[in-house]
Amino acid sequence: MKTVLNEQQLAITIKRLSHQILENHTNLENTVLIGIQPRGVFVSDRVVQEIRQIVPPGTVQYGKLDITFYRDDVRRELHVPNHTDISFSIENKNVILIDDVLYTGRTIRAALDALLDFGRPAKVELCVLVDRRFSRQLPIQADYVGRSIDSIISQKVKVFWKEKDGKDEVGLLGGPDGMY
Ligand SMILES: O=P(O)(O)OC[C@H]1O[C@H](OP(=O)(O)OP(=O)(O)O)[C@H](O)[C@@H]1O
Ligand SMILES: O=c1cc[nH]c(=O)[nH]1
Repeated sequence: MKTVLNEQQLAITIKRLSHQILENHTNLENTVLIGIQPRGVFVSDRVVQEIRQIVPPGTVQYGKLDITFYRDDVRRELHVPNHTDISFSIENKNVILIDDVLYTGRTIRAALDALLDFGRPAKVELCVLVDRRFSRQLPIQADYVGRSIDSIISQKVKVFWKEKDGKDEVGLLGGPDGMY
């Protein structure tokens, strides 16, 4: 496995993303942060933790969105659903969707669809830890990017989290002739 971000780089990247979000959303009153289940939530938990250290208590509106039933392959493949936890309306709000990896863009397409159940947002932005650029199958791009990488179809970005995997690291697996 080739390391894309080590523990220290991952921590700095999360901090930067959090600050970039705050830079564009100084008043969080009309902004909500939503992590995409399951793996985007590890990123959003850390981003929200970081932002909460900076802003007054009670100002961050944070939810978690499961996109399982909105996937375009829901009838073709078996998927285990997760929980959606959004206890507020997103009507006229600025929504910041947060995920770990942006690859084909299909997860985000599904998330945009799933979001509509909670209102009509004023604007939706996307924050991702890793952008596998040039891999998109839909016209979807991120507004906040931790690290952009070039990769090929046989590779996979794997994000490890201390609370789940015992370490913080982003790695790139696979490649030509078992390169990594
Ligand atoms: O841009 P996309 O091609 O949708 O890929 C990005 C998604 O893939 C991962 O989920 P998962 O491992 O569940 O991937 P899957 O959607 O390919 O099953 C990851 O956590 C992102 O949510
Ligand atoms: O490389 C990839 C592509 C999709 N999802 C991941 O988690 N990694």
